[in-house]
Amino acid sequence: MQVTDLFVSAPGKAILHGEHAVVHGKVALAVSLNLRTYLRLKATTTGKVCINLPNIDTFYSWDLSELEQLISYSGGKKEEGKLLDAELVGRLRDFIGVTNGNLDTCSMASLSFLYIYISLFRSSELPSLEVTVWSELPTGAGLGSSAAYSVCLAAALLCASGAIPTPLKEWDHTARWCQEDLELINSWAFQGEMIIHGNPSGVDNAVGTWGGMLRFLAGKIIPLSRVPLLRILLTNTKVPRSTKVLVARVKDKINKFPSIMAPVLDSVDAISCTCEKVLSEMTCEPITGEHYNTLEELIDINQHHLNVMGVGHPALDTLCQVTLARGLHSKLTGAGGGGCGITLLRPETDSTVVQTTVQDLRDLGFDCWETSIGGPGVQQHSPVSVKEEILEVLNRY
Ligand SMILES: Nc1ncnc2c1ncn2[C@@H]1O[C@H](COP(=O)(O)OP(=O)(O)OP(=O)(O)O)[C@@H](O)[C@H]1O
Ligand SMILES: C[C@@](O)(CCO)CC(=O)[O-]
Ligand SMILES: [Mg+2]
Repeated sequence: MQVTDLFVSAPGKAILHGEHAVVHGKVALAVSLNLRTYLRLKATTTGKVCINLPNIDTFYSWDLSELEQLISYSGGKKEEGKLLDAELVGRLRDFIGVTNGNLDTCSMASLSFLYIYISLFRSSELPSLEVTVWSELPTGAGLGSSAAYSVCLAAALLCASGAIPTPLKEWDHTARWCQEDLELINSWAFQGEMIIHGNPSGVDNAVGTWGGMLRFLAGKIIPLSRVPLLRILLTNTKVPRSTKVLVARVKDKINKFPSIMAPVLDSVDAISCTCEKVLSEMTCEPITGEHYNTLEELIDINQHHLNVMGVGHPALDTLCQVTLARGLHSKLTGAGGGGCGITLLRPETDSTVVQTTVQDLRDLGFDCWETSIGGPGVQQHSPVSVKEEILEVLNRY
């Protein structure tokens, strides 16, 4: 099979409301960021598959002959109603040497790559290729780095397998796929997320695939086309955490206290719906201070709920207190337990207030920056449309 070289990218995301509750069938509102993960796929003739993941200091190379063994052993059938081929996952775990409880970054990243690669090429010949990924997103910090990685893998490997076309024309800088192809990319990215997360809702890979702001409910994705321009401050507390562990922790709490936790999840659902309504009002009537007051109150209530779910962290409490001292409201975003928080900036928030808040947070050792939201979903790039410093990293290997 003739594999073509290509560059793809996918955005990270911030969840405005609904993290964790969305895993249990409640509404989430999420938006793409202007921070992206980039992937370069290169056809080779080495008889090997190589992955270079410099963000996590991971570099692997496998002989095609070793990987072919894994196909012949696996039956290749998914169990009825199951999304993942459990037998293949088991063989890959043995091959890489990961035990069930092992969550290390490198193992999860290589496992999801190998799963998608072998699944897509198992019925043809395994191609010799090299994949390099570089991300502007912090890894494992709540901004959907796992989903952006999985979406890039899915898009690139689906193109390489011929299951979807490469949409870029000679004269284009960037190009996107048609709806049907995006759905296929999203479904393979979801499988990558299942390997990294355990039990993902699918909201993160949906944002990585489609971009923009969307409402997500039980696998149903509704793009919100009319949304006001929101100014958001992103803060990375740099406290490491694992989405898989946090999602499991919330599940345990729900199982232990079903009648206590059910109203909390319902309340988060109502927060997402109320937020969506306010955002829609803000696009069709003059924006008032009252709109922002409501958005701020929703942020505060949700942050309390997330603490009740057991996914807070003292560093996130500090973030909320420090920003509130400047009149700004914050909540964690993504899985919590550390990682990132979002702070809503009002249109009238003075730039000196923003600057002093950013400085306060940096003095605490956090990373903090104002971000723009709503970047495009997964894209194919011509090399000239990839930022120079990113191209330099991708071409280094
Ligand atoms: N740039 C990257 N290169 C290789 N692997 C990555 C990269 N980014 C993310 N990953 C994989 O994703 C894992 C982190 O996923 P995790 O879901 O815990 O965090 P997140 O996606 O950043 O946060 P959240 O799910 O809360 O939005 C890493 O352990 C690694 O396996
Ligand atoms: C915590 C969670 O709700 C969001 C992680 O970004 C997990 C998920 O939806 O898969
Ligand atoms: Mg993730």
